[in-house]
Amino acid sequence: MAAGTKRMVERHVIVRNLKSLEALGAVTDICSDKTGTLTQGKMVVRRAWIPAKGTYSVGESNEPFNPTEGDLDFDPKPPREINFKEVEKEKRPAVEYAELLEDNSYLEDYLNVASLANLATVHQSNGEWNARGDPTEIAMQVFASRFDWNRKRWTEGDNASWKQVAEFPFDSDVKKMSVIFHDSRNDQNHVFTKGAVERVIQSCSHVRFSDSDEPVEVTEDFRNEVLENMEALAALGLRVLALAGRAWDEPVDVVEDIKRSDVENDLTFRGLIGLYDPPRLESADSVRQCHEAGISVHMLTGDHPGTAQAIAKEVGILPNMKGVAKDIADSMVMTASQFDKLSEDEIDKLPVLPLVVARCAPQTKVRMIEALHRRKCFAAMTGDGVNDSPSLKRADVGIAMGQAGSDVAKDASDIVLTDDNFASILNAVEEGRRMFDNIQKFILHLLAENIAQACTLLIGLAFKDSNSLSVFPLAPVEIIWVIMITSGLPDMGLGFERATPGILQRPPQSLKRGVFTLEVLCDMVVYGLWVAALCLCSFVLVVYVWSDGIQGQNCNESYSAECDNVFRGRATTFACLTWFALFLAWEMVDMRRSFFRMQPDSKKYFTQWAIDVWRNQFLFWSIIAGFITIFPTLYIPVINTVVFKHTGISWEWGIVFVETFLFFAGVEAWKWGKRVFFRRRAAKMGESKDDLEAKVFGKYMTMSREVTTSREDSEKDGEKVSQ
Ligand SMILES: Nc1ncnc2c1ncn2[C@@H]1O[C@H](COP(=O)(O)OP(=O)(O)OP(=O)(O)O)[C@@H](O)[C@H]1O
Ligand code: NA
Repeated sequence: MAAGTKRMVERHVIVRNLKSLEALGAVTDICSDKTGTLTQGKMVVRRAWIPAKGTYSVGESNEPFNPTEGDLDFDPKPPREINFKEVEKEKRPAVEYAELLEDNSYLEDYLNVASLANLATVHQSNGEWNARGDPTEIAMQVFASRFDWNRKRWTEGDNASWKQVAEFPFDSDVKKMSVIFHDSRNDQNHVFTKGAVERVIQSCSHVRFSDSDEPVEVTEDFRNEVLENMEALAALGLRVLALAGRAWDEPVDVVEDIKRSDVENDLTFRGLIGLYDPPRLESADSVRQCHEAGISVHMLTGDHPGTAQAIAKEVGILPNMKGVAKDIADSMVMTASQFDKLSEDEIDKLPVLPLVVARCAPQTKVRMIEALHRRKCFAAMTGDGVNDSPSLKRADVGIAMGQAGSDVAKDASDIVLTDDNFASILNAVEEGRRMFDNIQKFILHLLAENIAQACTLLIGLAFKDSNSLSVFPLAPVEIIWVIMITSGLPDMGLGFERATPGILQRPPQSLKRGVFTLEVLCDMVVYGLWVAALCLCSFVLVVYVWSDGIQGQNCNESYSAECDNVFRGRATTFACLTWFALFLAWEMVDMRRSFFRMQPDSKKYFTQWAIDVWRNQFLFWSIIAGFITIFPTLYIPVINTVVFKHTGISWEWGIVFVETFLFFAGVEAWKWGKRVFFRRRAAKMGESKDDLEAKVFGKYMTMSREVTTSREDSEKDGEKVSQ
């Protein structure tokens, strides 16, 4: 286990709780957050909308922090009227920043919020652009810097015109952040607020249009217009924030006396900003691998449903929704407020749990875990925030982020991802399954050996001398030797086996069932009986067939000339048992594939087994050791006859060789039978690689046609899920 933990560190996983590795192998559902885990967490501003002006678009750039990279494009239309797909193809000439700022107080107001309601710093040192702070805020600071509106320019140096008076920090419940700034040029204070659009728009009472200088009152129509524009941006996968501000005439002498609710009230709407946080390159592939491994992936995010849905589609958590009926889409994507409104009973009655939950609060994550538990699922949950710890503790495997995560979250977690990357979860799952597998192989090998010995001894009671006393085919010291030396070390060696190919292409293990699956039980009996049969056979051949039966007395106790054939028979049985125990360990490396073809994709048809055998050095040398130590026990005088109650053999080795061949043939035949059985069963259930999407999302598709009516009722309540 310790060796496994070290290798895990190389694969970006710190295991804090060893027991969780076992649980990881059994995980059926992963609930992941979005920002930084499925996505890169490096945001860039793509669009900005100012109602009086229109939509600004920033072109792609390879340097997210560099405000001089990426062209700017301006379109007087609002986002909801722009067909972004077509515009992208058109390629208009870029516009100049300075030109846009000329005589444009709207843009200035907007940039003040973007730059000052913002704690991030963006600066250039040695030609490199660096940034510090929250990714959302960094992106906005970079955007402001494009217009030379960097916070530094206004707040630092001798003639700094803006000075911060108060700050109301971001909070994932309020989903807003506000500051009060003093403008020394006219000795006036200003409030700047940014945050989730639904929240900020509720705090806005005014907006400025191009036809008048004075702000006009916000109407319900305008609020809807803002929401439509937000949705147009969110559909592009952008995180959308609203910017707002106003003059602040109340006193600011005692900052503690200023009420947040007063500040974030009666604001003038300045515009929207759309930030893109590209999915990690590995995410889509990892999600597909999870699906192959029979693991469902859910995304629980604080973001808006439109944004969440667009990103979920990009990484494959949601199928391509083209042509998917609305009720199906609704069952896949929910908002936290919808989910939290359902009682536990109602959640349990949902045919399936949602794949995406947007606008998530920490409590929503806990309810999701509990809903999964009630469905007998095994859930892993990621989290980074301080208030994620309840859900991390509740999950079967709590996963914290090493870089972006808070210490509280790490303390509550079972494993920590040092690279914050969703893909690393798969490494942990693979390790969990590998450990489970190896324990299973270890136990199977041990118990099959025990069955073999027990049967050999029990059936061997039938061998009797002339006094009708049983003559044992195996002596006590021989048995202890096989248990402790020849199979003990290889048993341990099996613990070091690497993951078998395809370990992530099969369904999760069931921890309730444990290692004793039906397959293991059958294997155990079959291998045990086969070894016992061969061992008994060798004894019979030596003592009865090629010799004249049991003539001596007391052959269990001491060597005599009459007992010589019994002693040789025992030696042969012992040699067989030892060799089979050793070779069985190699056969156990893969429980289904042939020992001679454990790498299905290998082109080395005749030598691959040797490579496989050499890879696990501990197992290799313990088997060699078992092989070699048999000779001293057979041929050193006194040790052989007095201690082991057997004697050196010669032609009897022929029996051992032939039976070894039969042993392999038998085990290989059984494995082949198993492969045929499982292949037939898979074919019967219609499993194949191509219909992965149907397998994963099929239940959503079929389900929702059945319950269409009941969901339509709930929709009349005005609860719209996504758009
Ligand atoms: N620094 C900020 N200032 C103001 N509002 C913010 C800030 N950061 C985020 N928001 C708003 O709050 C919402 C939720 O953000 P939050 O940080 O809680 O989600 P998240 O945890 O980053 O999402 P995920 O769960 O995908 O990681 C965002 O969609 C955005 O509207
Ligand atoms: Na988060």
